[in-house]
This record gives sequence, structure tokens and C-alpha cells, in this order.
Amino acid sequence: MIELINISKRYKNGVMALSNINLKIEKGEFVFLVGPSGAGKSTIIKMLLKEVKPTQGRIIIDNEDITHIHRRKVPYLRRKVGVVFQDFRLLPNKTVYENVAFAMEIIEAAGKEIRKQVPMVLSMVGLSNKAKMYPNQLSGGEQQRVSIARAIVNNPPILIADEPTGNLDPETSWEIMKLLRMVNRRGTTVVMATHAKDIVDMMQQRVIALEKGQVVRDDKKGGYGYED
Ligand SMILES: Nc1ncnc2c1ncn2[C@@H]1O[C@H](COP(=O)(O)OP(=O)(O)OP(=O)(O)O)[C@@H](O)[C@H]1O
Repeated sequence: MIELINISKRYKNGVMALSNINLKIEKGEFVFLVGPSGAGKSTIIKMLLKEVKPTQGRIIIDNEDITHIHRRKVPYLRRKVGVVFQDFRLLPNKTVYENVAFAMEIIEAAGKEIRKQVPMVLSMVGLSNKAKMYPNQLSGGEQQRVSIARAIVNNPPILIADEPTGNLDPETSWEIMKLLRMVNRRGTTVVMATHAKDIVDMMQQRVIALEKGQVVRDDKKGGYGYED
């Protein structure tokens, strides 16, 4: 589903963020990306979203080499890769419903499809009763659930989550993890970068650890492995 072949990234200032990364993530896996600050987690995530170009190597997503796809085709990639961020990134002047619908409008989905799909995912994330609210009227956990709804509304085979619980208290974080696990059980491959030791230790999923731009550990049912 996701393959990184011999990936290296040197930023313009000379920082070597990734060195010779080889990774294969199969369809339906739930994978944690861990490692100290500066290890290269965000750089990998940005590459999967085509926000950062590798200096060397190839990126395959869903059997397609996206290393050199044109900027124009990036919206098309959004159908394959949904994304959730630590800071939610909802549009403040749109309602919950409109935020989720917007993700479908961007890929030019039919109105009928939008009217069917949006209520369905809002119900999935338990927010049917908040459809008309604006983001600033919601708790952090609720905002993150909207952002998950938005990420999955186009049914992407892959969901990337970059520190999705970073702004949430422990209890709310678990609610979000339950939701991500449910999305995963429905067949979506989930890749989550995190510093949340307790969550990684409890979930017992595949753990890929990066340090200084290299994969230093890849455990099938691993733990966090760091003390922070
Ligand atoms: N745009 C950039 N220009 C130059 N160097 C960068 C840039 N983005 C990241 N880096 C450097 O690349 C390395 C990897 O950074 P990256 O953000 O991928 O780490 P990370 O594992 O996500 O860290 P964190 O856990 O703090 O988010 C670091 O040394 C960082 O300073």
C-alpha cells in the first residue's frame, strides 16, 4: 500500500533529514511512527502528502509511483490519502457539515453523493447532532473527530495522522484512538506519528522507530521504547 524505496532527504540548508529509508506498509496495517524530535517523522509524512520532495528514492502509494507526479495531480492524491493533524486545521467560518462537505467538493463529487456521505461519516464519528456548529463551538476532541470525518469522507485507502492526540487530554485521546482503530478495522491503512508513549504501548501495533533519519526499529507488535 505504501512503499518507500531508498528514500533520502537533504533540506536546502544541508540538513540530512532522512537517509536511505526502506519501508513497506501493507494494506490494512496500523503503524506508529515514533522517535525523538527531529528524527524525520514529519518529513516522511510530508513526503507521503507530496509537500516535500525526496532528494533520492521512490515513493509508491497504492501501486502508483508518486515520486514525480505533477503538482496538478496532487488533489487526486488526496483521494488516496486522508490526513489528520495535531491542530485540527478546520475552516473556522464553515460549519461542521460544511467542513466535511468541502473535502468532497474539492474532488468535485456530485451533490447527491455529498448529501449522502457527509451525514454518514458524521454519524460514524458521533457528531450528527453538531452538524450545524462552528469549530469554535466544539471541544478539542470534537474538533478532531470532525477532522477525522473530513479525512475519511472520500474513502481513502490510507489515513495519515500526525500527532492526532497532541492537543488532547488522555481521556479524549483514547476516544480518538478508538475512532482511528475503527477506521482501520474497516480496511483503511493508518500511519500515525506520535510521542504518546501510553497509547503506543497499549495499542500493540506495528512500531517503526526513526532516529537521525534512519529506521532503527521495526516491531510487529511493539511498544514506544523511549522514556518521554
Ligand atoms: N523545511 C526544513 N528545512 C530545513 N530543515 C528541516 C526542515 N524541516 C525539517 N528539518 C530538519 O530535518 C530534521 C527532521 O525533522 P522532522 O520535522 O522530520 O522531525 P520529526 O521527527 O517530525 O520531529 P518532531 O517529533 O519534533 O516533530 C530535523 O533536523 C529538522 O530540523
